[in-house]
Amino acid sequence: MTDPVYRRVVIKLSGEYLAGQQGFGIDQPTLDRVADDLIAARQLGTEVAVVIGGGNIVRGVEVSSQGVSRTTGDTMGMLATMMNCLALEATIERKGTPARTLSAFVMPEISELFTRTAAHKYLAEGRIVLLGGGTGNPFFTTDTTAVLRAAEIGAEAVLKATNVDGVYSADPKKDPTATRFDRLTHSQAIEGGYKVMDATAFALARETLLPIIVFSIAEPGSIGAVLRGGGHGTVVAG
Ligand SMILES: Nc1ncnc2c1ncn2[C@@H]1O[C@H](COP(=O)(O)OP(=O)(O)O)[C@@H](O)[C@H]1O
Ligand SMILES: O=c1ccn([C@@H]2O[C@H](COP(=O)(O)OP(=O)(O)O)[C@@H](O)[C@H]2O)c(=O)[nH]1
Repeated sequence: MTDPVYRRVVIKLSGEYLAGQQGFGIDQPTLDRVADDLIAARQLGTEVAVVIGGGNIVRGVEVSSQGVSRTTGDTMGMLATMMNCLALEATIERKGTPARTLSAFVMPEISELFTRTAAHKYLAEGRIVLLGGGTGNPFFTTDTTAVLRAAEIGAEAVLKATNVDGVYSADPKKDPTATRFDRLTHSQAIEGGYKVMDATAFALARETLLPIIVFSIAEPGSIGAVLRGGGHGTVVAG
């Protein structure tokens, strides 16, 4: 088997995908399948940290349009990411692989606080490290969190495991004529305004020289394929 091309990565996992066919919350069979992929990826030898979204439970913008403030809605969204982390942590550990959730918020009864030291320690122990609570600040996304944490912990790439198999010229779910890019520079991704990731995430990745690989999580084994330098997706780099 080909060796992995990355020593350490941050994988951004779509919250929305975890809802499976039910459209809301956590679909356990989907979570089991994703956990298997993450465990297989870890077994390749790459250190794996995971940032999970919260879109399967709460998106700040959506709840704030219904009557709570944006900052409260975003806080709810960040707490939703913690719920996803706890569910994924329990699922990974049930399968016999050690995991550890680190939170952006102080919540000692539930999780240890994220620090670079703690992340490095648990990664070196071979655990899959789950980073919950987003950046801890409203008005940001978990995509930006993934790039931020990758830069903080010295990861070599951000793997965005999502509902589409790459960055397209337009939203492929709305425009059937959209075409997929194999490769883009960070600047092209920002200038193109492609909504697959927010501009803040692309800008921070440009600043910190981090490649982002956008690919579909729906394909079993896709994480491992990307880690071995292959797979089917869009590389945003340079
Ligand atoms: N130019 C584009 N290329 C690819 N996907 C796009 C594009 N514009 C919008 N999208 C949409 O972005 C979605 C992925 O982004 P997002 O909903 O933030 O995913 P995630 O749940 O992984 O955070 C896709 O489901 C796709 O419909
Ligand atoms: O640093 C962060 C990260 C996330 N969020 C909130 O958490 C929600 C869930 O994250 P996201 O939408 O990125 O999840 P995904 O689309 O990946 O499921 C967002 O809508 C925001 O409301 C936030 O306020 N700050």
